[in-house]
Amino acid sequence: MKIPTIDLSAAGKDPELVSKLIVEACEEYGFFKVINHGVPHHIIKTMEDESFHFFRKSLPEKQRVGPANPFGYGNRKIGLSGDTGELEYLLLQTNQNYIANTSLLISNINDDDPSKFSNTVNDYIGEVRRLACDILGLMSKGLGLPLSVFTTLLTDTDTDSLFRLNHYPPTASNNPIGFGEHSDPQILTLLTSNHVPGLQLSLGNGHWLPVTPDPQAFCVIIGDLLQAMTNGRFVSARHRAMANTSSTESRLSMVFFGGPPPQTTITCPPQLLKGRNIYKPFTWADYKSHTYAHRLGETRLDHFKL
Ligand SMILES: C=C1C[C@]23C[C@@]1(O)CC[C@H]2[C@@]12CC[C@H](O)[C@@](C)(C(=O)O1)[C@H]2[C@@H]3C(=O)O
Ligand SMILES: O=C(O)CCC(=O)C(=O)O
Ligand SMILES: [Fe+2]
Repeated sequence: MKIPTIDLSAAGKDPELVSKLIVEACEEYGFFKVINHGVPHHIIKTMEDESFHFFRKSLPEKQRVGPANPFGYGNRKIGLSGDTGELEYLLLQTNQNYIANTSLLISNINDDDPSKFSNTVNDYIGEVRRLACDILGLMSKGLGLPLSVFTTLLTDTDTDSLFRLNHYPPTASNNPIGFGEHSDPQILTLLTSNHVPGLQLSLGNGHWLPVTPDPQAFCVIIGDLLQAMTNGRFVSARHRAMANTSSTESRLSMVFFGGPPPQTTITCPPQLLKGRNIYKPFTWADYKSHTYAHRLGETRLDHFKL
């Protein structure tokens, strides 16, 4: 099987076709790649450089950001429920105040420009949020819904999106897992990585498909909320990242998780509902607390089944 790759530059000429291809990919795999996405290369490159700049710092310097509970700098411990993996990461909220404060903590008085990190993150997040909204618009179109049904989830003033920088250094550890199997809880994830492989997509029954790294592309991963909002028509893709044992170079992934305002009710819009609802309505705040109280590998959406 080959991961669907969708050329977004074709959406200008033939939006119907692109929407159809996106909907098919969401139904079959909950995962696809987009190319010609319009995010300028220099924005991605600068974000990558800043990330490596951060991860090269000494441990005490990185720890100045504060421990990841859940936001901050994490090393091997993932989340608050005992999961571990061969990586270090920065998990950030995406609001401007949080980014500005974090940037101050990251910069060293004599060394870094205190606004360099925040400018870079804000530029990057601005671009990927725009891309996420474009993709949600095409999904709505493909499903025959008004564009706003999905796009407002990420454009309201108090959206709850996250940004994660994952660094997988070369390791001789005998733990093969970098970031264990899971689905992302939010609406939609946009992931890009450098050229070092590691990401795998679950095909079920213990079969895994390695995702060939392509720094020019974004991987689009359907999250649990979109599975619930489409009444199971779209599937949230289970994925994992292997530890970086075969490369002498570090792997870096940069991951935007598009989440709606916490009080948003997650339910299938009536225009889309065929038959009965699989899930009871819940808010993103409800789902988030459920997620954070459970282990990475659990199928957390099942808890909200009717
Ligand atoms: C073990 C956990 C880490 C996680 C919160 C959770 O309790 C279960 C979901 C995990 C996940 C996966 C996708 C994203 O990387 C993430 C930020 C998210 O929203 O859900 C992480 C959480 C985390 O690292 O804190
Ligand atoms: O690093 C990767 O490729 C996967 C990371 C991931 O799945 C996540 O951060 O949720
Ligand atoms: Fe993920």
